[in-house]
Amino acid sequence: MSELPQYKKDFLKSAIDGNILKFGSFLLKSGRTSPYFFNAGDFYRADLLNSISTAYALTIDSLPIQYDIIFGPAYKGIPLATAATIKLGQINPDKYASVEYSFDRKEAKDHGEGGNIVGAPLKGKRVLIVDDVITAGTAKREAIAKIEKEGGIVAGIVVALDRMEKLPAKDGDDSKPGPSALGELKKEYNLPIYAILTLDDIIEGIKGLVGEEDIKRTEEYREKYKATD
Ligand SMILES: O=P(O)(O)OC[C@H]1O[C@H](OP(=O)(O)OP(=O)(O)O)[C@H](O)[C@@H]1O
Ligand SMILES: O=C(O)c1cc(=O)[nH]c(=O)[nH]1
Repeated sequence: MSELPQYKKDFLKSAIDGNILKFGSFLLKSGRTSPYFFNAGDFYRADLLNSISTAYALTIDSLPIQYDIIFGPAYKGIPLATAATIKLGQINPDKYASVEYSFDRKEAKDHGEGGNIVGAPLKGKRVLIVDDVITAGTAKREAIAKIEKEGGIVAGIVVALDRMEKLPAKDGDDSKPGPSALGELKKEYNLPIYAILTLDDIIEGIKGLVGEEDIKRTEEYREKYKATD
């Protein structure tokens, strides 16, 4: 595997040091028990937020995507998209000073300015969605529907982590091969979707940073649930 860029290594290290990427036994939304868990809600300290926003900004900067607005789905996407927008403006002000951000409310506001979008108006704008992870794709489908309803054009999605795992089988038989939620979303909407880190990156990058037993259990999990895409 090719060597991870330094900013991705730094991001991984700060996620481990900040106890955001944890190893142990965790129940997922899918019902699976995972030996690792990434909680983007835990980037709540200035240094950690700086680390994740730098990783988003440098990842976004490396992508062949044209966009006007960074959109963060409520709730965890909101600080991520906002911080990524600030960081883009800092890493290259000439290029990114005019990038805008917006986010949705989970429930529409019926007084004051009303509506369920806060921040830059989306009409006619190219929108890049920034969020933490894709598990089932449900939250991203809802975000896409809200953006399109406002007249925005979704240009792509960037998440912090691609777990690279197959969707749970409808018949409950997890031994069959299958696609990932990320892969299905890509196909369904014909959208570019990128991650700062994949599970492969994590397994490669944690060597020497976490215990051998945690690495082994994470490798076994990858083997068992690896998606076909
Ligand atoms: O459904 P998916 O697109 O696969 O994404 C899974 C999302 O679910 C969680 O957020 P949730 O919608 O529960 O809201 P929260 O950000 O308020 O925790 C999680 O933070 C992901 O963003
Ligand atoms: O699948 C999940 O529920 C899930 C996994 C993960 O690593 N992080 C997260 O926030 N959710």
